[in-house]
Amino acid sequence: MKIGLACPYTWDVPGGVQVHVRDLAEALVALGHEVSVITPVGDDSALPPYGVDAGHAVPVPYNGSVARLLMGPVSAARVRRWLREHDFDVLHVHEPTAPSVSLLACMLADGPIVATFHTSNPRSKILTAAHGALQPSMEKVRARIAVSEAARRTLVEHLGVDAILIPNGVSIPTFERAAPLPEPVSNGSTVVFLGRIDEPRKGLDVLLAALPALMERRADARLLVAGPGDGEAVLERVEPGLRDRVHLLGLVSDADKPRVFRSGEVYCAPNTGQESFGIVLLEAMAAGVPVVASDIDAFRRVLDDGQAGRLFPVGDATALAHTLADLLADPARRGRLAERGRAVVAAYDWTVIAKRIVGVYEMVAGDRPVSLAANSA
Ligand SMILES: Nc1nc2c(ncn2[C@@H]2O[C@H](COP(=O)(O)OP(=O)(O)O[C@H]3O[C@H](CO)[C@@H](O)[C@H](O)[C@@H]3O)[C@@H](O)[C@H]2O)c(=O)[nH]1
Repeated sequence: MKIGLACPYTWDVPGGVQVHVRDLAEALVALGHEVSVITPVGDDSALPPYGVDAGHAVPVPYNGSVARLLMGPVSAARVRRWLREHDFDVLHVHEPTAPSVSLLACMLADGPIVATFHTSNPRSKILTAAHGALQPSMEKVRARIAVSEAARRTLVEHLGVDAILIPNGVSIPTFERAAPLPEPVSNGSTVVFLGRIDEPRKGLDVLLAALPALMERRADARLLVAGPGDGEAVLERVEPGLRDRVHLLGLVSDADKPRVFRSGEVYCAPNTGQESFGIVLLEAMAAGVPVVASDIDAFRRVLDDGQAGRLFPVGDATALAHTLADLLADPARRGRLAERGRAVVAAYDWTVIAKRIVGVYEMVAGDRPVSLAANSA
C-alpha cells in the first residue's frame, strides 16, 4: 500500500506523537509498504528518507505541554503538493484536532482517511470551542483510532464520536539489546528519569523532592536525568549537598536513549497527570528495567494494574522515596518486576501493533486513492 502519514508536531523535538509516527512508518516499511511522512521540522537534516518538510512550527502552550504547531499558506501549499504528488491508498493523520499539518491534510484531501487521537484532555476548552469548525474535516475521516482509553474518552466527550483502541507501540529489540552507558553514569543504585525536564506534567520536581529521603535510606543512590530542558535550573532546585547525586545528560540522541534506560536499576515516571498513555513506560519495560510510576489511570493500565510496575500516589515524594529505596535494596524483587514488564510489553511490539493498524487501512481503502478535495486544488 502507499501510505501518507501526517505528524503535527516538530519532528526533531522529542515527543510521544513523533516517536509513534516514526516507529509506525518504519514498521510499515518493514512490512513492505511505501510510506511518506509530512511533518514540521526544525532542522530538515533530521528528516528520514521518507520525511517531507512542512515548514517551521511555532511553540504554543497546550494541555500542560508545549506543542509546536503549524498552520498557514506556506504549509498548506506544501501539504497540497504532497497530496498531489503521491497517490496514497490511505492518508493517516495524527492528532487532527491540533492546528497543524494533520488538520490541513484533512481539510485538503478526500478519500480513505484514518485519524489517530493521542491526547487525554478531559476539560479541553480549545476542543470544545473548536468543535463546530472541526466538524467538516472530522466527517471526512473514515476510521478513528485512539491510543488509549483516555484518548478515546476525550474524543467521545468533545467530538461525540468513538474510535477503535489500538495502543502505542515500542520496538522491543532496540531497547532490550542496548548496552548500558559506561561508568560512572551507572553505579548500581541508579534511578533513571527520561522526559522533558522543564515540563511540570512530567513530574521531575516530585523525584527531586524525594531525593533527601531516598538518600537517608540509600546513601549510594543517584539520579540519572535525561531529556531536553534547562539543566542548570533543575540543579538549582536540588539541595546543594545533594547536587553531585544528580547526573544530567540533557537531550539524548535516539541511538543513546535505549542505553539510558539500560543504565539504571529503576526507571521512575513521576508524572503529575494529563497523560494519555506513557510511551516511556513501554520503553522502560522493553529495556528490562523495573518501573516506579505515579498512580494515574493511563499508567495503571499500561502497567497491568500495577503488576508490571510499582505505583505510588501522584505527587507524594515521601512515598516515592520509600518505594525507590525498597526496590534498590531488593534485586530479587526488581528482577520479578522486570520479568513481568517484559511479558506485558510483548503485546506492544511494533510488529504486532503495525499489523493491527494495517487492518484498519484495509477496512477503509477502496478503489479510488486519496485525492485533493474539489475546493482545494
Ligand atoms: N531521543 C530522545 N527522546 C526523548 C528524550 N526525552 C523524551 N524522549 C522521548 O519522547 C517520548 C515522550 O513520550 P511520552 O512520555 O509518551 O509523552 P508525550 O510526548 O507527552 O506524549 C503524549 O502522547 C503520547 C503518545 O500517544 C502519550 O504516550 C503520552 O502520554 C502523551 O499523551 C518518549 O518516546 C521519550 O523516550 C530525549 O532526551 N531524547
